[in-house]
Amino acid sequence: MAYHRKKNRLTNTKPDTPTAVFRAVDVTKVYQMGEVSVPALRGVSLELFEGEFVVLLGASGSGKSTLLNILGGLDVPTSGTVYYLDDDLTASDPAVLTRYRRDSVGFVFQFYNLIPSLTARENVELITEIAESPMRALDALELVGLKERADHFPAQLSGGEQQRVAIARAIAKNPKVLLCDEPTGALDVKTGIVVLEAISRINQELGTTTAVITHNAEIARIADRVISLSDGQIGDVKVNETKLDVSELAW
Ligand SMILES: Nc1ncnc2c1ncn2[C@@H]1O[C@H](COP(=O)(O)OP(=O)(O)OP(=O)(O)O)[C@@H](O)[C@H]1O
Repeated sequence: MAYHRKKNRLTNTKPDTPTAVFRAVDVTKVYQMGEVSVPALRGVSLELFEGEFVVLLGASGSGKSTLLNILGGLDVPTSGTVYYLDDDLTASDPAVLTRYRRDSVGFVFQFYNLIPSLTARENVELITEIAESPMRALDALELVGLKERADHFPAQLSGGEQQRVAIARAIAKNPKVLLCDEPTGALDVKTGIVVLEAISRINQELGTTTAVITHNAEIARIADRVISLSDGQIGDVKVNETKLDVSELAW
């Protein structure tokens, strides 16, 4: 598999069995809206492996955000089991889930959710102050190419730059996994590519297991694997034998 080969090229050693960072088994999610039941996931089983870059592809309403939120401990399934490494997230109490979200998961959303009255560096420091083994805020900003803008406020930054601050904030805690829900959804193509370059660099340089939600099939070409969701079920899982460099993307 592609993520395997990447590791091999770097270490020149025999392939070993990939570690599953996530294992979801027959996960369902039904939202109950009064009398109405809305099935969002209908028996999803998947594994995400250490260090890989996965794109979750699917039309609006196919269940992508619901799945990512469950993997990230923001939501719980109606039935089924989700393992993070050896831990059963679905059997964890709220305090354990809080610690899991705080220490192990970096989230990036479509809208950047920066605090307007804090500089880029201070927005990142909010996280480094509570994380267990963070990197320095300036180092996180450097990884996304914004070290020089550390003392600027969000209003002084473009949308793409604000999203890169949000990425720096997400990875400054040194999370094991980076979960991105439509990170380029609010951006034009050129800016979206710069944001994807930052995410891809983090995946490659830090080895952070990365999942990116999109409905844009072009973006799927930069992934190690593409998992397609349709109507709350996994349709197709494709390994990109030759994955595109982010700079080659156009849509
Ligand atoms: N909190 C909620 N309450 C009720 N229904 C919900 C809730 N969240 C999601 N749904 C429903 O679950 C289904 C899956 O939604 P979800 O947001 O996971 O899809 P998605 O693929 O991420 O869509 P999009 O690309 O539009 O964000 C949809 O029918 C949606 O209306």
